[in-house]
Formats: sequence, C-alpha cells, structure tokens
Amino acid sequence: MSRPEFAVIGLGTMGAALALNMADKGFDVAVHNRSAARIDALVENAGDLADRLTPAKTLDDLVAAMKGPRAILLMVPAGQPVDDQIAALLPLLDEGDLIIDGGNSGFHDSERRAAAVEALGKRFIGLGVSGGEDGARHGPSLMAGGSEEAWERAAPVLTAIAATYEDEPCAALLGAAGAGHFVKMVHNGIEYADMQMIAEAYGIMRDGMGRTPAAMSDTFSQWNDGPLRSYLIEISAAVLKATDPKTGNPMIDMIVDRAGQKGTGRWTAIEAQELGTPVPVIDAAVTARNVSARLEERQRGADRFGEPARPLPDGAVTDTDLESALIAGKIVCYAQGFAMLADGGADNGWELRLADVARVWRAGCIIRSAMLDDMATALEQAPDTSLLMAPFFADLMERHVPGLRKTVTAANGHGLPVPSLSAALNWFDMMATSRSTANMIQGQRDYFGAHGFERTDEEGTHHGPW
Ligand SMILES: NC(=O)C1=CN([C@@H]2O[C@H](COP(=O)(O)OP(=O)(O)OC[C@H]3O[C@@H](n4cnc5c(N)ncnc54)[C@H](OP(=O)(O)O)[C@@H]3O)[C@@H](O)[C@H]2O)C=CC1
Ligand SMILES: O=C(CO)[C@H](O)[C@H](O)COP(=O)(O)O
Repeated sequence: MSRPEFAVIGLGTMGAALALNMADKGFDVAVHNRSAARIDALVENAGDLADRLTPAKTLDDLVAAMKGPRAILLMVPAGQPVDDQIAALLPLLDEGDLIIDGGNSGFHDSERRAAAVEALGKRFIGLGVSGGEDGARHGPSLMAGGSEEAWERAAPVLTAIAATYEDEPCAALLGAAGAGHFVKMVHNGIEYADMQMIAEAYGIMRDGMGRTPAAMSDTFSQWNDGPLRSYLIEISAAVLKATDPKTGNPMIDMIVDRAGQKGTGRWTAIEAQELGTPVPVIDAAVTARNVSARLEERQRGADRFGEPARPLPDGAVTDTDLESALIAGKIVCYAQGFAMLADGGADNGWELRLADVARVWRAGCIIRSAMLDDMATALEQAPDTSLLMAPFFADLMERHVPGLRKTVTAANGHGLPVPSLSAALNWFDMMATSRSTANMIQGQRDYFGAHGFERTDEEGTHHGPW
C-alpha cells in the first residue's frame, strides 16, 4: 500500500461508509476519529478493504502518514466541531493541502471557512453529500463549492465514489465555496417537502380511507412504477410493509408521530425569506415538523375539540387523484427549490447552472426521482424560466392539478391536514392569477402609514382619499 493522499476524519455513519467507498474504488485512505473505538471498528470490519485503510489515532499521525498534496474530508457534525477540526488541522498542513467539509454545514460558514483557509495558502471545498449511509457506501450525490484548483485536486476521488446516472458521475463543482452547501440546503428543503406530501397522502389513505399499512405499501409500490418513481416513494412502500419484530404489529404503527430535524429544512425556509423567494411547500413542511413535535399540545387540542370526523365518502378521492396530487405537488416543490437556487446563485455571485444541479441529483441522493432527468433537460433549454412554465412540466401540471385540487378540497372538508399539498395548490393558483388581491394590502398600507401605491391608470406614487 502506498502512502494515502486522501483521508477521512469522523467515522460515524457517513464518514465510515465514504472511507470504505473510497477504498472500494482503489484509493488508499487514512482514517481518524475522535474516539479511537470507531477507528478500530472500521478497520476490523473492512474485510479485504482493510489493506487500503491507514488508521491514525491522532491528527499528527494522520497528517504524517499522508503524501502531499493532502485532501482531508471532514464528516463531523456541522457547527463548532467543523471549526475545531479545521483549527486543529491547519497548523499541521502544508501549502496546497485541501480540507473538504462534507457535513451539512451552513453555506455562510463555508464561505467564511474557505476565506480563512485560503488566506493561509491551503484549499477548501464545502461539499454537500446526499444519499444516507447506503449512498455514502455505494454512490452518493456530491455537490461541491470551491475553486477550480481545489476541485481538480478532489475530483478524481469524488467522481469515482459518486453515484452515476447513465455513466455520468453525480458529482460536480457548482460554484464558489458556499455554493455546494447552499445547493445541499435547498436539496434538504425539497426533501422535507417531498416527505411531507408523501406523509399527507399516507394520512388521507390511513384516516380518510381506512387503509391498512400493507394496502398502502402496495399503492406506493404501484406509484413507484409511474411518474412518481423516486427513492422516497420506494422507501415509503418499504416502511409501510415492515413488521415490528417485538410486537408483530406494522412497524409504522409503533413509531411516535414526532418528526426530528437537524436544521437544514429550517435554514432553507429562513434563507428563502431572506432572498424573497416564495417556497411555501417547504415552509409548510418545516412547520408541520414543528407542529408534530408538540405532542402534548396536540393531545390537549384533540381532547378539547374532538378529533375531526375524518372518513371520506366513497370516491371522494381516488388513488388516481392522490397520485396526481403528489405529481403536481412534486413539480411545484421542485419549481420552488430551483427558483431559490437561481435567486441564491444571483445573490451570492455564483454562476449556478440549474441543469447541472438537476443532473447531480438524478442518482445517489435522497430526492432522486424519475422526473429529474426531464428537469435537467428543461433547465438546460430554458435556464431562466420557472420549471412550472417548461412545456413538459406545464403539460403535466395541466393534467394533474385537478387531482391535487380534488384531494386538497376533500381533505380540508374532512379535517385531514394537508399543509404542503394545500400550499402547492395555493401557490399554483396564485402564480396563475393576473389580478391578485395585493391591491388591498397596498390600500391598507397607504391608509395607516401613507406608504403610497401605484395606480392602474397612471405612473408614479399615489395616495388614497382617506
Ligand atoms: N446521516 C445522514 O444521512 C447524513 C449526514 N450528513 C451530515 O454528515 C455529517 C456526519 O453525519 P453522520 O455520519 O450521520 O453523524 P454520526 O453522528 O454518525 O457521526 C458523527 C462523527 O463525528 C464525530 N464527532 C462528533 N462530534 C465531534 C467533535 N466535536 N469533534 C470531532 N469529531 C466529532 C463523531 O465521533 P465520536 O465517535 O468520537 O463521537 C462521529 O465519528 C453531519 O454534518 C451530517 O449532518 C450528510 C448527509 C447525510
Ligand atoms: O442530509 C441528510 C439527508 O439528505 C440527512 O439525513 C439529514 O440529517 C436529514 O435532515 P433531518 O435530520 O433534518 O431530517
């Protein structure tokens, strides 16, 4: 084994899997973790790949074991741990060495870290990684932000370990330092929205149609053979099919209905507000997770007001309507996500190519879906146009909005909460409205604050007769 040029620090779920993926692709990798037990466990369980791993108990040992120019991937929790690792590494590294932060870091932090690291003659990449443990082990989607030089150094390894879509690696340099983590943040916002809409369809089937988990699993599996084909639909079918080994009950029925979150969805919603980009489907999904966490408050609400009468009349919503709702909702949430990428790219001075982002998301990542290849084509043809207006997706919307409308109307009428699907429908209706109601807002603002308004028949700023 030759001295490794590549290293992974942080051998938790993602770091260990990425190190094995690199070893599998023929790269020698130095590995280090804060607690030594994980280093030993990785090497002991690596089988034939152990020969390619160089365990290092300290950062000094890690750096000394490597050949320059070094490339070191950090896979530790976002925030202070990343700053601490960078601070500990910098004095040990040589000019030209590269630090890659592969965690879910905030993109503002990546911009700051890149500037600090590069000022010392070293290089930095902020790398969005998606695909969970299995993706990390067998092919993740990788969204890089950094300089061309830094990318050239990292690309041979990153493109080798990435997922492929028709032989094209799902790994790309998308812009300067913060761009990779910005794109990953928006990816996670879309992930939240897609998951929430799927959960809403599950809720309609469970509480509105009285379906069993096994029956719902079959429905999701059928949808996975059509336009909705995607990783999230596939795993939803699998989750619904699983049996709890302890009780023999459907696993889904034993899971507490309180959704966790590590923050990237919330960041997307906050950043979208900063940019002024409407992403209501994502906002609603973040809110729904926050509401889910208020278990006791929800229980008090149910006790005080009674659970709504939820069963839907026969035929009120069909499986085809539900499928349509998810298709239209998915297009809307991607349209909002790509609009945010366009606005964020412009605001930060990155030349974010939306088609490249769609291509990188086609395989390996959590939001991979059959629609992404068509999105890449649409965004290549008309990069400055909303995905909603791309002929292929506009046609799909025309076909599927009636099912979305029927689903949302029936659900709202029977106390079945569908916040993200409703947000998708409301956004679609607002975006197809030439005369909105914002004239009333302007009238109110002028009335109480003399803020002025534009008139429909004259140029300039005007005031009302109040
Ligand atoms: N899990 C997932 O699906 C995905 C996770 N990510 C991101 O990747 C990063 C790693 O996630 P994941 O592998 O799931 O996390 P894990 O919790 O499985 O592992 C975290 C690793 O970081 C180390 N660590 C924790 N705190 C510190 C610290 N203060 N200093 C140094 N090392 C520390 C841990 O070491 P020790 O053993 O000593 O505790 C452990 O090796 C996170 O930013 C996460 O958001 C990105 C995409 C997907
Ligand atoms: O980045 C990821 C997937 O793409 C991570 O799994 C992330 O933790 C998911 O977000 P959350 O924990 O907030 O649900």
